[in-house]
Amino acid sequence: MLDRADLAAKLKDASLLETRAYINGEWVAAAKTFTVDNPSTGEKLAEVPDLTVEDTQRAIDAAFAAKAAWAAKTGKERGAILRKLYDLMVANADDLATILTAEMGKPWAEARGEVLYGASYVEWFSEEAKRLYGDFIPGHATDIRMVVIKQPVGVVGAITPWNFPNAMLARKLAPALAAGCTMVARPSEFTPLSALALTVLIERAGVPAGVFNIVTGLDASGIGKALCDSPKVAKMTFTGSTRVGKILMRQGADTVKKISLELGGNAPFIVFDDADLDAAVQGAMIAKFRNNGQTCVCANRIYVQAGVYDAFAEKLAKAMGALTLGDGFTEGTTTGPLINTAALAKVEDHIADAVSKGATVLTGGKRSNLGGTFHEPTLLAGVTQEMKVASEETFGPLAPLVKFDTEADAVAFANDTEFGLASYFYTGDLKRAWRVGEALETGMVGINTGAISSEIAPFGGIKQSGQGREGSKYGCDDYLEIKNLCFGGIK
Ligand SMILES: NC(=O)c1ccc[n+]([C@@H]2O[C@H](COP(=O)([O-])OP(=O)(O)OC[C@H]3O[C@@H](n4cnc5c(N)ncnc54)[C@H](O)[C@@H]3O)[C@@H](O)[C@H]2O)c1
Ligand SMILES: O=C[C@H](O)CS(=O)(=O)O
Repeated sequence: MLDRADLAAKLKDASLLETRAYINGEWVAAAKTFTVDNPSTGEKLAEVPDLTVEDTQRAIDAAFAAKAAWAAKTGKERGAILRKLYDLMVANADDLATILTAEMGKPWAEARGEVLYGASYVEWFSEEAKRLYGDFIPGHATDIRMVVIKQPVGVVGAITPWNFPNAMLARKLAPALAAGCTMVARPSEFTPLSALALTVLIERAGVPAGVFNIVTGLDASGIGKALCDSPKVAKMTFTGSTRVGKILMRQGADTVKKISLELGGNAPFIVFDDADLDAAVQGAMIAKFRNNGQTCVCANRIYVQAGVYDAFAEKLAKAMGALTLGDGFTEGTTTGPLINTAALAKVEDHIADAVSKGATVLTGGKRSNLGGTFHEPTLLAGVTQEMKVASEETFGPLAPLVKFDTEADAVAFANDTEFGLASYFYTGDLKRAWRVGEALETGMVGINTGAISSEIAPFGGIKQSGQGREGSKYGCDDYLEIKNLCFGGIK
């Protein structure tokens, strides 16, 4: 069992279990709080400030006041502070992982992997901070010279989800601060402790007061609207559902807010009959069951060509048998609980809908005997495009198999969705790899791999999976304005 005292006792540095918000360089408590629970046990972990719209405005004012001095630092100076943050994240990875597992439920090793993944973005942008290059344009007249410079957009509002509570925030604050922006961040109410622990390290790294602010609160829509409405906030960056992303887009219109959106997914995973089936099964296990199926790039639909359908289904069912449900702190656990009862209900709804329309359960199919929000990893056969699981993001441990005949059918099925974040396919044919890679309507494509995410690569989607890219050499672009300086009279 794990409550707050148990959690603190697990930490090497108990001061990382911070339960206050952070505004203008000050830790902020509040009379009104909300509870953070351990999804594995249902136990209360902490009480965190339930801050208000007025508190959010204070944070916005602090970020606005701090932006000029932060932007005036050189990229090298900002990069050095981000590098210190990276070093602190790595040095405290065990504790950050423990806090993450406690509030989100993922197995500890996976949580530590997330912390190092988040840290990799901080490391990457500590380096990119020195490379915010512009251009020189030879004039269109003999006395004209032009220089294109890049300047930080200013104050950024950031809202993040619960499934990667460390990495999704790190993936935003790193490019924003590298570019010279300041930030007001609001983490998910389900997992604020990871963000607050990261904020402790942000303060220790020497980020000046006001540059990074974190507001915790249950009033997600009120805090979000305050950020969208404020003329002092130049840009929003959001990671979460497409539903909420659309709300923020609408709210930002009145101030023509720039907005980066990392939204929902519905990834197709295609296995052609010329694939290495063992590699495809390994890839499917990663793409489907990482974080218990609770990632935006999870394989949501698995399309298998008719000639290898039965063999692949048998191999995948066998591989799924190795998954071990349990508390994230228990040795050998590969799969934790779902984040809450609503997530559990969605998995059950998708299974029931598919079975009612003719699908069959090959393995799993019901809640785990562990109780709570644990669900058996489930494999369905005989799935069709008419079932909910083909068009809605399940966000859980459900692998639905759809049989297809031709490459054209597979591409048409895969693209038959308003989402466009990630897709995957396995083939041994190089020409097919190019044809299908170019035909799939997603921002990212895994070809003979189920693991596509890295700080060196642009992460993001098309269609209703979002806009903008995080990570990579493109990652600061969304936090910069391009300005042309046109010099006349140059003789
Ligand atoms: N594309 C990506 O990089 C990416 C990464 C992680 C998760 N996701 C997506 O996020 C979803 C799961 O995360 P979730 O359940 O936290 O999503 P969510 O959209 O319900 O919540 C995301 C964040 O928005 C806040 N929020 C909710 N309503 C709001 C409102 N009206 N105004 C402002 N903020 C509001 C929440 O409190 C949370 O902090 C899935 O759809 C998943 O695909 C996408
Ligand atoms: O689900 C959210 C993350 O973006 C998934 S990943 O770890 O970046 O692939």
